[in-house]
Amino acid sequence: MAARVKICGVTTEGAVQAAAEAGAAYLGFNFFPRSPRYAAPPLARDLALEAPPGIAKVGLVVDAEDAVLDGIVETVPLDILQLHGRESPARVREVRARYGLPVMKVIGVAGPGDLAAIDAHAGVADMILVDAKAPKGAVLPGGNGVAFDWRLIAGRRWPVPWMLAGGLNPENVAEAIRLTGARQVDVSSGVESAPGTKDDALIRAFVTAAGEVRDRRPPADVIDPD
Ligand SMILES: O=C(O)c1ccccc1N[C@@H]1O[C@H](COP(=O)(O)O)[C@@H](O)[C@H]1O
Repeated sequence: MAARVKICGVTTEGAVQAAAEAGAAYLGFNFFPRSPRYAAPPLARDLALEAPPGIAKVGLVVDAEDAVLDGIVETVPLDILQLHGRESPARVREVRARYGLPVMKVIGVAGPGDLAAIDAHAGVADMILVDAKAPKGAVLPGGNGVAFDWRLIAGRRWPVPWMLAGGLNPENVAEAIRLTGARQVDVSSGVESAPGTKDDALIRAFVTAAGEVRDRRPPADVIDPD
């Protein structure tokens, strides 16, 4: 089963090109200042303008206030906002209305009790990113290279497009897709040679393993950047 790929946390022109040439469907810009993948809005703007048409540009924020989001959205030509913090369904609604952009809400999963939050956001967000919950004491709320037990969502379906994330890499992504039925996958640290340093060969290997090259069609027109 093929899946579309999001390469998240790109900070260089080389990584943008590698992702595009490999056939990624989404590029993620990380606006969380404490991340080693942080891209300040002017840099993200330059990189977004380098990206070929057809790749959706996603802006990742964590519990960002309107003033911060205003600056990002005014500076960077984004297609989707990824809310990677503790944003409530009401906040998701607000962000969608304020910026007129599709919102992908991230839900961290560690056990069966975390799945209800997916249902709570599925009627509000345009897309759900099912990620591993950050381990206790982690500095980052995501990007920790940690996977959750994929069997928790095996066979689950939601009335909204969704993406799988958390500890994916070129070696395990095919198995993750097979087990969960994910049609979209997101990776950050699994295609890096060091925190924040994307590796072209790993990006290619990941996209190939996910079968992305064979299918770049979006699962719903809300996330089609064209
Ligand atoms: O990557 C980061 O530094 C990051 C910081 C803050 C929030 C989210 C972050 N990354 C996102 O986490 C998932 C999974 O990452 P990984 O593949 O396990 O490294 C992904 O969506 C990243 O975009």
